[in-house]
Amino acid sequence: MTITPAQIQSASQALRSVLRFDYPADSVLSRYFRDMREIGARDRAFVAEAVYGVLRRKRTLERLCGPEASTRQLILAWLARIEGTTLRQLGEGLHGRDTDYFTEIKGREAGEMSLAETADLPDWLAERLLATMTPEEVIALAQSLNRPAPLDLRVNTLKLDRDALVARLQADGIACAPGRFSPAAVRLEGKPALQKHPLFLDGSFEVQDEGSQLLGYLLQPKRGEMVADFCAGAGGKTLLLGALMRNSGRLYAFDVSDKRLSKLKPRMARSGLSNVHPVVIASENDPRVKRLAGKLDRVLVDAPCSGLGTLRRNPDLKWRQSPEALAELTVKQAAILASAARLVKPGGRLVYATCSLLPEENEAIVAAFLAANEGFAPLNAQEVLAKQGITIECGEQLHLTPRSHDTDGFFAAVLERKA
Ligand SMILES: C[S@@+](CC[C@H](N)C(=O)[O-])C[C@H]1O[C@@H](n2cnc3c(N)ncnc32)[C@H](O)[C@@H]1O
Repeated sequence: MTITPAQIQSASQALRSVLRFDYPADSVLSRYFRDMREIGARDRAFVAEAVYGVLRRKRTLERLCGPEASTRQLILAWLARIEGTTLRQLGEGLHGRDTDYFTEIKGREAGEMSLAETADLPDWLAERLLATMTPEEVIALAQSLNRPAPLDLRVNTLKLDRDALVARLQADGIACAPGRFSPAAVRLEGKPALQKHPLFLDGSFEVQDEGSQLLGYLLQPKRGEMVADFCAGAGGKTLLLGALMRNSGRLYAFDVSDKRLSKLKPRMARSGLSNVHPVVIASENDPRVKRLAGKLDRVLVDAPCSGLGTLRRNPDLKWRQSPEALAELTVKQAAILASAARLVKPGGRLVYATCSLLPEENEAIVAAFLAANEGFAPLNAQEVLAKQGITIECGEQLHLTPRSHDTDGFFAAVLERKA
């Protein structure tokens, strides 16, 4: 494929906005494409790929290009060094200085790089990971987070079984296979656009990473139970919980964000679920939460977190997070877990989960909670899954990474309130 000067120009413009890091990269890109209606589909694909490509390998590229590099130079270096593009593929019409730069950067020596540079991570993040991992493990993990994520679906078992979904998609020429771990997962080959597929429109499936699905099986809600998804957001996990409950009982979907929760409503309508009750709360101490103290069978806390386990999809997060933001998050996580725990009735189950890879957001929060709450005891996550026929090596507390399981990075602890 030939790369045009216009594509390089657009990519470098879009990258300039993204690198301000004022907003998430996906929203900056959507806005850029909205403003630049004349850019065609192929050019958009190139721009998105180039921007995400530079975000993934920013430190390596900055090391090669130097601290003063322009976004145009970063794009050219990404093409030359990461994508292995040849001068011939660069097409005609590029300025001589672009082709000169491209040729020069292709042969430039990077010199000795630090571990954080090699892993394309900020120094502070590499240091945190090194507290519990070897340098080789940090690099391998970072590399796995730099590969684009596959596309997973979750079948809505209220409407269809998984084999039927696979067969129907395959009949439509969409290559896919059952997932490895989640009984509801279907993994696609490639990334077909599915928003207009009849089975999406009628709620037979949703897009959901396979690792995220496993959190629902850890909570394991049953028919007729009282359940809360404490940080429901747009309801990715709520919909799975509702289906596991066979659309019976009562499932509260709490969140402090009206905007996020409002995205759950059309998804609920498609899914056919009528047992979900979305409730916008002011904080984890909202009176509507307190009223349910000791009444719920199962509570999921999918806590707000650094999101570093989702770097395959959101590579900008590693540059947008900071130790200060992380310190604030851990205070919030502890407070949410403590409030959510009060809802669980004796014998009930509480799952604390994040899509973070950092022990301070994960094990440390759970350890502090257990130290302060003797009424709760941990259950073995791997055994909880095994009892449902899910065979996975994930540890007593669930740890998933793209490297170990080819899912997004997730942590979860399963806790039971003693009877
Ligand atoms: C990791 S996201 C949830 C994603 C969602 N469970 C899903 O599967 O799509 C964390 C959510 O926690 C919400 N949140 C932040 N502070 C909260 C609080 N104090 N109480 C409840 N939810 C909160 C955020 O608005 C955000 O939607």
